[in-house]
Amino acid sequence: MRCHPLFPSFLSMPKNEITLFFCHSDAVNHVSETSCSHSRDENFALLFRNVEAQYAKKAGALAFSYNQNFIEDADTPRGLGMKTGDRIKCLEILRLAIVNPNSGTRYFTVNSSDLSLEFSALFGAYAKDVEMDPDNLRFTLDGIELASNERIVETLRSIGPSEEGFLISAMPKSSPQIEHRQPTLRVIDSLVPTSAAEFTVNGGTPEDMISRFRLDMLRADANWLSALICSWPSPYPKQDDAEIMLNFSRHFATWRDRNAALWRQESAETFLARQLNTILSLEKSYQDWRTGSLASWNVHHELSTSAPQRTSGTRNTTLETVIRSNARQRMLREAKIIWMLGSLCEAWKTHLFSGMALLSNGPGVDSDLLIMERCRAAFAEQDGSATVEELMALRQNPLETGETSAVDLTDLLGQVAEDTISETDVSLVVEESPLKRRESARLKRKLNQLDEPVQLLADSISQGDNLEETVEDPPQLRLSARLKQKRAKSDALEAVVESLVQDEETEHEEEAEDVPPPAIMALRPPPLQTRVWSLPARVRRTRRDIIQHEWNKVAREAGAAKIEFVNDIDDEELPPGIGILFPYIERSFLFDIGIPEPSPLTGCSCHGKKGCDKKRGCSCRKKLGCGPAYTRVGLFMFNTDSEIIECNAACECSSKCINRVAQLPRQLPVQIFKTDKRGWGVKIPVRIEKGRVLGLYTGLLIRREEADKLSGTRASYCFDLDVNEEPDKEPPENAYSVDAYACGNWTRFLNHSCDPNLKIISVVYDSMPEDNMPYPALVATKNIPAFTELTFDYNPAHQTEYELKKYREKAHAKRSKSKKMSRCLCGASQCRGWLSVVA
Ligand SMILES: C[S@@+](CC[C@H](N)C(=O)[O-])C[C@H]1O[C@@H](n2cnc3c(N)ncnc32)[C@H](O)[C@@H]1O
Repeated sequence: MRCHPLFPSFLSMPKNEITLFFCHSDAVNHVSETSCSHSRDENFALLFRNVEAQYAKKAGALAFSYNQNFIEDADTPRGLGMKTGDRIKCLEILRLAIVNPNSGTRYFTVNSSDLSLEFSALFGAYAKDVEMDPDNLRFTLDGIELASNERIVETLRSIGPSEEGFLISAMPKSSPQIEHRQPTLRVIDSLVPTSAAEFTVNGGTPEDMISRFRLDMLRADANWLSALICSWPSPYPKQDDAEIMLNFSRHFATWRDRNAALWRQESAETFLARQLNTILSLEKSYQDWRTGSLASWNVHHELSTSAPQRTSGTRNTTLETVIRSNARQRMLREAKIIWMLGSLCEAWKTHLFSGMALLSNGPGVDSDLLIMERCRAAFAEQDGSATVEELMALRQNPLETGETSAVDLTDLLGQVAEDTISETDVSLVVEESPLKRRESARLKRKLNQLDEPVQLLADSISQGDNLEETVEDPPQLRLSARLKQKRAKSDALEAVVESLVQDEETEHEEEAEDVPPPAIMALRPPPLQTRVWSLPARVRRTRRDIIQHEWNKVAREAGAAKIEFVNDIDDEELPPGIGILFPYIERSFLFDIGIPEPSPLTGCSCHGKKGCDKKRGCSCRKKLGCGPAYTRVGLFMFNTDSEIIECNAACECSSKCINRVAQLPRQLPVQIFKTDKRGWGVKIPVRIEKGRVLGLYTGLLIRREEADKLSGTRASYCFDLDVNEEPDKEPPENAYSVDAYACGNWTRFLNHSCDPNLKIISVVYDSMPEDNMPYPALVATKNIPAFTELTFDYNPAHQTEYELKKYREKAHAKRSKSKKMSRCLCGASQCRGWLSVVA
């Protein structure tokens, strides 16, 4: 294992003492010998954070304490004269989390000075905590099974560094291990059950059934849906619905983040195969589970309704009635899960059939949002009044019920799906097979509205709607006669049959007409359905082309200039997390569930040519409290730090009013380019004048309390709208943040610099200032040559030493916040060394 040169032998060193060398090096970034000898608190704090981060990378986390020659409190070493060669004591703490989808997560810390500590102690503590027998559990870390007689510290150090600590998964010994590796079709194939007998869930108690169902899910591959199901807490502990929702979203987000990288590595055909297989398996499993569950529910229902009822004031509640009533509650909860699973299956089928899966990196964050919405809506709507049977009925016959019970994913995704289909002229051709596909009436309607090429898709997939039908044989792969007819008719649709592996050399028109190309044949697992992608001849669009096209379409509609992805560094096509499921929003917010509508606007009544040009007359200007914020040519004058109140839709002034700048469409084209060390960044291919407003930081508007819960990568895309907040006061109740992780625009790629060329100003024009929903607008603080990377200071408050010190103290007090610091690689001569993602 490589160690930082500053601490060459730490990891092999049993003693917890290190010699500190003050030097200007990477490890003690910008803490020089001279500055340290001043013994100022902030120097030490910075030094230790630097050192801590270095260690955190190697060994989980590290807390320091000085030896007795120094001071006890590590973070406030006032008046000390530390010098080169001094020794400090350090304490390495290994952080561990044991995750069991059925029993939640437990956190442990291990003091690494105890080298003899064995995993048995840890497993014992975990098992006791979750009331399980450790002998029935298998513990794995990074796919490696941990033996209980292995030593913890030694093993963890040998397994490698972890910035976040170590995540151990605990699984029942009987369940197969989920492989965290690139799946091959062969692997998927072998995981797909071949006979209905493999999914036997009839009979048994509800608990038996759900545990078997979970097992089936695991067998059906480590797909996100199985994780989703497994992430539901076990019904045994008493939990309220809000708690379940919280757990669900946390598990799901964690799981999705962990797997996003894996999905990105998958080739399109593997991804598609994986998804199709899983959907088929899940559907089968779902049908069996549903049938069994309904039967079991009926039994319970009869029993519980025939049982003596609890009468208030009397003590005739028997243990039996309590058990029955609990069983009923559990069944209701499980029914909700099933209901959602069914909906998710349908949503996924829609993705797949419309070709979006081929383009996406995975379920995608907007899917998450929709899932969250659906789940919240489901819980809100049921309100304890729906019975299991009613829930089941909703799923049983969507044609009759119209699926009115919750937000319809298909509907919400429909717009995107439609665009994708029409843009790429996808023709999906599936022969009518023994497989009776269940598709929602909504999907059918949506597809029926589509153009002729897509009509083929609708025709081919909307056969049968009987929920009671079970999946039988896999569909056969071959082109339909309809496609042949269509091809014969139309030169324009003389499409190249794109094999899923896109192997141009092996494509032969003849072969493609009758059988899939050899590459597909070799890779294809039997249960897969055929899809043939027809693109105009000789047009081969990359994922980057497609996303760029989609984004430009949205930008164009908003009147904004072009967006381009450029990568001269490596072969990464697109920034991580960006796919067809990432909604590009040029200049507005998406509102999280529960965020109130902005108040109705009031406007000025300026008329005439000059209108709001006059300082006095304009009521919007009055609110601004200073002179005009912009010059006549729309450049920001840097004359205020307050919110800028622009004229709005309720104003009587013209759209050319001088007090309307940030609200205008972006005029300059942007390039999202790959930087050498800081991921993707932004530049503009033309010179920018000082004061030019370049665009708005957009994304999902979430409550501050939600934003504070975010961590890791996700937090780094979150921007606090805190213009009205007092620095040291708690944020007001209606404090919001913009989360640009799931959706947003080009500004989400702006990197931080300690010497930035942009700054953020807050602008209001479609909400009232008291709504606290200003738009963060990016303004050039200097003249910027063309093709210069655009940056802003993520933490402008830290620009003064005083503010930085205050921040550090606050960060120390709030450990959770201090975790959100990372090394700054801006390269500015006055670089502060650290970058906080809490903007
Ligand atoms: C809002 S994103 C900026 C876009 C990002 N580079 C990307 O590829 O998506 C913020 C993240 O970019 C990286 N980043 C931005 N500025 C940086 C800097 N000066 N030094 C190091 N990393 C930086 C960090 O990973 C940070 O969490």
